[in-house]
This record gives sequence, structure tokens and C-alpha cells, in this order.
Amino acid sequence: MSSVLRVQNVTFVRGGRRILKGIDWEVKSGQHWCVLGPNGCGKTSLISLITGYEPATSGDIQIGEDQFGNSDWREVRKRVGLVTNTLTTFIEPGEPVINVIASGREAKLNLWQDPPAAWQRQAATLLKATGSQHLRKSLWGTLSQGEKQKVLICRALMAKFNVLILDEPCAGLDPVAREHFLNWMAEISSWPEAPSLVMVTHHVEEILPCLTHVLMLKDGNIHAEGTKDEVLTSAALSEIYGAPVSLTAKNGRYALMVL
Ligand SMILES: Nc1ncnc2c1ncn2[C@@H]1O[C@H](COP(=O)(O)OP(=O)(O)OP(=O)(O)O)[C@@H](O)[C@H]1O
Repeated sequence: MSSVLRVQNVTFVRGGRRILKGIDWEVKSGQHWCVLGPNGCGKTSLISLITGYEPATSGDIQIGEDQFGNSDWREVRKRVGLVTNTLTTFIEPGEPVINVIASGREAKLNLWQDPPAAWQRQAATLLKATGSQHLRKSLWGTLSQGEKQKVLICRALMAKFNVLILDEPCAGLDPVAREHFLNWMAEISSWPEAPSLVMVTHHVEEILPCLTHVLMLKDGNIHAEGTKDEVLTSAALSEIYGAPVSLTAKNGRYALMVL
């Protein structure tokens, strides 16, 4: 299996604090990962480094054959799809929804001008495919949290990505919208040319059967990584959260109880 994403001995220091302390992680084609860890352990920071929004303090990050520093990172970034709430704060409230989606094509946040007609058509098609065509003429600032999430999903689909990173993608979604979103995710994973999915979440209920591997972070370090069956245990979850928890599995889905 070829390497889709490789993170080697990566550290991230900000404000004099070592936020990531030497991360080694590899995602291979055909694998889909879940990233788990308590608040503040460094999940979003790791994602920011992989997507090129922040530079690592040391270490190497490779997407496919291309390495940060040795390749044009603007080109590399186009192969990483990102759905994150952090993005929502950078998008201008007056940006038309179609432009927000089309901006995914160039991995830019605000276009400041209308995108080419072909991109607008692609954006409208994606919006329709997610059942959100009624948002076509809306402005970003007027959308609900769930609507913003759907628009960001469409944005990620504009690019030909090798890896699709979903940072707490279900945050703010109602239970039914969440299940629909997870089904959509499972559908993406079944595409013949599916990108590798990397989903950051706090909720084991969102770990679908299509997610094959788990990365557990604690205090800027890797606590465990490997296949879901190896890593996802009550003992490991109790260790990262620093409290006893009990994990149960039923029909390929999980539930967690804090004891
Ligand atoms: N630019 C920065 N300067 C200083 N501290 C930072 C910076 N970015 C992140 N941090 C700190 O690093 C730690 C890790 O933050 P990060 O957002 O990566 O955690 P997280 O695991 O995603 O947390 P959560 O689950 O709460 O979203 C936090 O304590 C945060 O305050």
C-alpha cells in the first residue's frame, strides 16, 4: 500500500509551549483514520500542520510523494480536503455560498471575485448532490451551523484530494443531520478512487465501520495508533481521558459510558 500521508518526528511549539512533541504517523492508501484525544491534546494543531495552515517547528510532513519545504506547498495543499469549523471564522460573512464552495478548487478561503463559470456550475452541482440547492443564492454569514458544515463539505469536494480531513465535522449537527452526514462519509469511503478519510472527533458513536484505524493523542504525544480493533479499547480510552470509561460495540458502532 502506498503512503498517502506521512508525519515524521513532528514538533509544534507556540507561545513557548511544546504543543506537539514528536509525532510519527503514516496513513496508507485504502486506510481511513479516526483521531481521538482529550481537549487541548493537539488534534487541531496536527491538522493545521498537515494542511499547511501552520508550519511545523521541526520534522517532516509528506503528502503522497511531496514533502513540505521541497515541493510547492500551495500545490500540495490542493490535494488535502479539509472540513473544519476553524475555517468558518476566516470566511467573510458576505461571501456568496457558491464562491465559498468554488474556493475549494484552489484551496483558497475567500476569492474576492466571482469564480469561473465552470467552477460555479460544479459548485452548484455539489450543493444539489447534498440536498442543499436552496442555499445557492445565500451568503455565508446567513447560514446555520449545519448548513455551513454542508457547504464546507461541498467545498472539500471541489478538489481532487488524496486525503479528506474532517475536524469534528458533526459539531453543531442535529442527530438526524449527523447520521445523514456519517452515511455520506461512508459513501465517499466506498468510491473506487476514494480519498483516505481522517476524522477528528470526541464521540466514539461517530466512528463508522468504514474507519479502519485510530490515532490516539494525549498531551501532544501519540498514545496509541493502529487498527481500530487493536487500539479502540476501554483501557486506552480511560488512559487518554484520565478517567474510567467503558466502551461497548454493537453492529460495528460504538458507545462510551463514563464510569
Ligand atoms: N498558536 C497557538 N499559540 C499558543 N497556544 C496554542 C496555539 N495553538 C494551539 N495552542 C494550544 O495548544 C493546545 C492544543 O490545541 P489544539 O487546538 O490543537 O487541541 P485539540 O486537541 O484540537 O483540542 P480540542 O479537542 O479542544 O479542539 C491547546 O492548549 C491550545 O491552547
